[in-house]
Amino acid sequence: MTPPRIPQIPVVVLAGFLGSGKTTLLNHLLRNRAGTRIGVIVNDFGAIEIDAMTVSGQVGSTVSLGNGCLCCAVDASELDTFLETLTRPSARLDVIVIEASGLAEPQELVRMLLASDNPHILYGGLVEVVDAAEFDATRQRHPELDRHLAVADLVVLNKTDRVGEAERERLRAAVAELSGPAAVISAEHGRIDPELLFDPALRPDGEETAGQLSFEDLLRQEECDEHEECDGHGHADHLHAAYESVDFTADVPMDPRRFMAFLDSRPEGLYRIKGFVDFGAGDRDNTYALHAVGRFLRFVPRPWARGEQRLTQLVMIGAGIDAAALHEGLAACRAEQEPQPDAPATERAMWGVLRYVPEPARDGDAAAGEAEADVPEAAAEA
Ligand SMILES: Nc1nc2c(ncn2[C@@H]2O[C@H](COP(=O)(O)OP(=O)(O)OP(=O)(O)O)[C@@H](O)[C@H]2O)c(=O)[nH]1
Repeated sequence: MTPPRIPQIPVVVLAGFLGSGKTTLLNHLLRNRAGTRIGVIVNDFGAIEIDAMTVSGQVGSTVSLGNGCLCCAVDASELDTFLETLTRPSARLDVIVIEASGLAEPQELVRMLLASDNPHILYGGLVEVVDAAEFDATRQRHPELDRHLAVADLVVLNKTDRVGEAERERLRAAVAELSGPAAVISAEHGRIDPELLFDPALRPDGEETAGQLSFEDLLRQEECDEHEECDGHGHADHLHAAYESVDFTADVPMDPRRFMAFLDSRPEGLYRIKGFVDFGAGDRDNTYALHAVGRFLRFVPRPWARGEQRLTQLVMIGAGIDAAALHEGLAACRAEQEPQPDAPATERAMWGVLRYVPEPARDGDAAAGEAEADVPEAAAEA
């Protein structure tokens, strides 16, 4: 098969009721982006700390920040236009964050993104920010909070500095129950690890070296964080404490059927999976980049480079995940040493994977089926 060549930019939706801390979290991301160029779509610039970042240009309602980030103030009707502007290769953005306040319900926004015919965007997850101190009161005033939590991929229980330890635990449990399989992390002043939302930028042109982390660096960095003895990565302030990350490497191909069964039954709290999968006889020509956020799943094949070592490398990030069980589950996905002699059976086994491969060139019917596959279960039910 021909892999798609169009680069796709993850679009993260940031939602939460009035005053929950969305803008604070956004400012934190803009300050701790480690070279990643972020496009931000907000309703108004007011609270974004643009002053602290030197504005290098403003055209209409778009502000370009000196640090390579772009900021747009839009209303819902303009969203598509701005997404188009922000996803132009010339903008060279790595991730787009949309602050959902004032727009339609977050699930509407998620639907719009999933249904968008902009081939440059990739849904990057719905993050719901919750004010810990106001949780019960907000729920009473806005019963729809339950629905928002049910479709979220990541819930940030913010302002935990304003509640005691016991109350924090009670809230975590209450939020976790409402948000089902989404990961719940606690935060103060929106200080979450940016890697929960986007990968560090990989810039081929030597620009912004601070952001140039290779996959190996990423694995190494996570090891450092576990041992807390390496610094210099800008991750010193215990951001990782709220979740764990587990890595997996195999030099034996993954059996596509077993691997998909593993993904289908991925445990609650496993918020992100990223990496590359070798499906061996399932597709000898390509390695498959895997991107999972919450219940959203996508594979993007790319041809193996000449002489490239054929490996499966995955990083899994979540809250309360069982590393040993994940390793065991993945180890059981290894294909038999001998390639299956039955070619049609091997091809059929790949169908489950190909369902999650974006194919802009696909014909109408098939594309509709693919759009369905993209919809996270909870959003589809909502
Ligand atoms: N104590 C405490 N205050 C916080 C925390 N996070 C944000 N705040 C404060 O809460 C207020 C609201 O935060 P914002 O980030 O503006 O919230 P928002 O969700 O963007 O608000 P709207 O745009 O009005 O919906 C601000 O005064 C923040 O400084 C936190 O973790 N702890």
